[in-house]
Amino acid sequence: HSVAVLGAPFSKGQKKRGVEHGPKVIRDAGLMERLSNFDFSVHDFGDLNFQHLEEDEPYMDVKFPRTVGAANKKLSAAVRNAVSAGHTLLMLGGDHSLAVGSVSGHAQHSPDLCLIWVDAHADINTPMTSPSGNLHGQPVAFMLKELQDKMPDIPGFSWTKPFLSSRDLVYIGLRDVDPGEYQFLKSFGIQYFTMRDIDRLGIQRVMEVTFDHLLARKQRPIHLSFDIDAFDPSLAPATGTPVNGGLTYREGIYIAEEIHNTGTDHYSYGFHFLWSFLDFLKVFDCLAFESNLSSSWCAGLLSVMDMVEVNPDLGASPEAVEATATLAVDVIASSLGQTREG
Ligand SMILES: N[C@](CCCC[B-](O)(O)O)(CCN1CCC(O)CC1)C(=O)O
Ligand SMILES: [Mn+2]
Ligand SMILES: [Mn+2]
Ligand SMILES: [Mn+2]
Repeated sequence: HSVAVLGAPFSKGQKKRGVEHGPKVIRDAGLMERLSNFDFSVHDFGDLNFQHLEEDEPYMDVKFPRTVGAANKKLSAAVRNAVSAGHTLLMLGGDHSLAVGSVSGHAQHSPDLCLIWVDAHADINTPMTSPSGNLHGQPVAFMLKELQDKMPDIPGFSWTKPFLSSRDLVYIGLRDVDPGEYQFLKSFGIQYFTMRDIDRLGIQRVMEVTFDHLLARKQRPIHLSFDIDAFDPSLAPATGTPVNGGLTYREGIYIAEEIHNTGTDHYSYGFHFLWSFLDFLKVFDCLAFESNLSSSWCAGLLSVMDMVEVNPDLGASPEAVEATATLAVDVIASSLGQTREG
């Protein structure tokens, strides 16, 4: 398989300047070099150019709706084309409002996709529930069919159409959820794991339940939307909405490794008894059978990954920016097959 990298230097989903430089600092942290170590081909599609619209008055207190809508319409076409060309797509943000275009574009090619949202925040506010009016806190609301009747017609978003069912979404890392968002999570029965859930269950169990929830009935493409602020701010300081008590380095890397192992890593499909029996057989050196099985299933189910909210203007020092960008590269590499065991 091949990986395409697409930069989306965009910041109008929120108010802090600098996140539009996210693609550059992630690249400067050695992304392409790190990706060249894999056996897949890598295509750099460069950065999208987003036009800045002069007249873009707030709508129902939503900031820059037309600019954000236009950017996401353009992004959705680019993502759809890259996925249709057979690439695993890596989208570099930019703020998280870009997920509207990224996931929509992916869904246009793969309507059966499932979405794993790794974030301190749920990003599921509507214009009515948003405390800030910032669209980077609202992308999921544009995707969910169940929220259709609660979404107004926002200028710039007439091209969008809800495509996702609540059951096809799992959140990991939540620790700053607004009241309106919490109501949606509960009323739609969305599967989510807060940082408290991770403390109680451990990250291995969280991933097992996530994959059983999303993949037990059938395998399908995964869209991983990774907000760098899911990590503890001590690890990812250069971001716009840091929240204490985030993912450790090891938890974040484990999430990425397990997503890479989908499609081959059978434990997550509810057939634990069968696979543990196969593991038992391994001791009789039936390893060949096992490895044939896994290699026949080729790479993971990951099809599109967003890496968003790295803001180099918000690091207290160049080292803080570098650490944040390098962490983003580490998560990307682990999602694409880098292992800790050599
Ligand atoms: N939920 C927030 C933050 C969105 C973050 C978007 B991102 O893509 O980074 O996940 C507001 C969160 N909260 C509101 C009350 C304040 O006291 C603290 C921040 C919002 O503005 O919608
Ligand atoms: Mn986010
Ligand atoms: Mn966030
Ligand atoms: Mn692999």
